[in-house]
Amino acid sequence: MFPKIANQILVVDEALQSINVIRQHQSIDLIKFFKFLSFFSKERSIVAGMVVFLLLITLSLASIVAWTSWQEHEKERSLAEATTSNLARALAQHASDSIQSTDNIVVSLINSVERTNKDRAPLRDLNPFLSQFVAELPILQAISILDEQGNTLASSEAALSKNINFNDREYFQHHKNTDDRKPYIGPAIHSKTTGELILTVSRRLNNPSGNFAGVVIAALRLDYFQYFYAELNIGHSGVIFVANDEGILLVRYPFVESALGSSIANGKVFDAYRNKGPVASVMVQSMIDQKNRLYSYHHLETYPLLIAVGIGQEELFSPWREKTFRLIVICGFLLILLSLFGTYLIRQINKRQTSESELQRAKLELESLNAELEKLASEDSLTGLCNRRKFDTTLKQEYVRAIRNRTSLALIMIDVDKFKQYNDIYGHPAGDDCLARIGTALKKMPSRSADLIARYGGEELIILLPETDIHGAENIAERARTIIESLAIPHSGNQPGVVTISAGVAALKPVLADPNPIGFLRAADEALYSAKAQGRNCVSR
Ligand SMILES: Nc1nc2c(ncn2[C@@H]2O[C@H](COP(=O)(O)OP(=O)(O)OP(=O)(O)O)[C@@H](O)[C@H]2O)c(=O)[nH]1
Repeated sequence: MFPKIANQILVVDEALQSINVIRQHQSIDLIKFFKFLSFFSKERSIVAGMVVFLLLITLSLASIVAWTSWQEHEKERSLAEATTSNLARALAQHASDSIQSTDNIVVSLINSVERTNKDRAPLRDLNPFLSQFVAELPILQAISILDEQGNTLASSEAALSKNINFNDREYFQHHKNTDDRKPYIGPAIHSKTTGELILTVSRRLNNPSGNFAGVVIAALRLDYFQYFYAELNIGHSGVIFVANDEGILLVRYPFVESALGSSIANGKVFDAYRNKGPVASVMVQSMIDQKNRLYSYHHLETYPLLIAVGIGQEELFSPWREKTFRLIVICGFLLILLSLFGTYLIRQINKRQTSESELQRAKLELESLNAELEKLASEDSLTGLCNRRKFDTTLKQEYVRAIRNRTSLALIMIDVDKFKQYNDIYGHPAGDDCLARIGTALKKMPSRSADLIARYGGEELIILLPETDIHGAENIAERARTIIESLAIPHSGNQPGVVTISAGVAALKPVLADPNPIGFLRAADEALYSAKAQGRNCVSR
């Protein structure tokens, strides 16, 4: 039992050594081959798919952020447009009402003076009434009636304006040189009596013949508008301005005195007014402080005035910027997480790919090792023929098959003649060599695929011939004998002078009643003995 196991271990060890040699030669090529294969492998395409997927997610997220952000931007803008536009409309109404209330007084004074004071004599009796108007209307700074020379006929501040001439005032020259009876709203000026900044609403006074007879002028407090506008929340960089149709700046909040009276007719707001009509919103740069603002303007229906409300662009979009920044940070964070996860997955796939390649390689190596082992386990190392174990297994299988198929099975038992003498004469290594040559020669002998030639033990060989009868077996045995004889291996101890073999042939159709091939083997062995007895170098049955 133990020697048998030791023998098997030796055989396996021998096989492993041979395979190691084969592996050393083959492993480099195998690695290259697997690397090449792995390039096209499923995992590689999964990794590529993953990278594309991550890129698509990144692009989609970026697009969503850009789109959402743009939508938010437009929403903020239209909300601001609506707010500033409403405010401009309300302020236009306020300005219109304020001017109309004073203009109504101016109109009634014109009517009254033209009807009752045809010689334009001083109207001192009117002074208290005019003062009362000023006292009752907070927007009014003063109200005066001037003659055609620019001197005061009556005034809410008669005492102050008594010796002052207003001939040089723009509104006075306007009415003096213009026939129409429309109201004139003049630019901001300093009052000659108090020095306050005022706006003027004035109308021409005619004598009965229709010639210029003077001016009725209402001075409006500029700070009335300033205070009113200061109450409104238009942000830190917001602006409200009022300009007349010539583009002359009348009021501006925040207050910039140097800007009052300047022309903004060439500015973008007036451009828009000329191109878009009396109500619109535009995002433009201010002519006064060069800041970008969203302006909504409204032109008064009853007076030649335009009111605009502007909100600073920076301030307007600052909540949007914060929101967008938050969105970008969140999406960026998500993308980083996604990339880390993706990288982790790709690494895992690569690891799996590497280990699968290793496994595949190990599997192939194992398969080739197993094939080698199987070959070694069934081969006789000296002759290269099948060994006894393989023969025994095959004999059993063929014996059963022959029973099942009711076919004939033949055996040729071969023994080298006078081999003891050969060893004695030429030495044991030469004997080994002789057996190896006999094995090689018999292996080359033409045969059917099912035939099996094995070393049965020592210098004994055996040939198993399925589906062969005794005549066929005899022929093959004879051919084997001839082949060995023709090798002409010198053997001085054998009578023909060369190495010869004797062969015993047996054939039968096995039956179920005798399932053991021992008798069959014995028959072949006996036939071999018979051949020996007949003088060797012959075939016997
Ligand atoms: N060199 C070598 N000799 C072997 C081997 N196996 C068996 N032998 C020898 O083969 C010889 C067989 O001798 P025998 O059985 O007496 O028969 P023989 O000398 O061939 O004489 P006959 O069979 O009667 O012709 C023995 O001396 C064995 O030692 C082997 O593997 N190598």
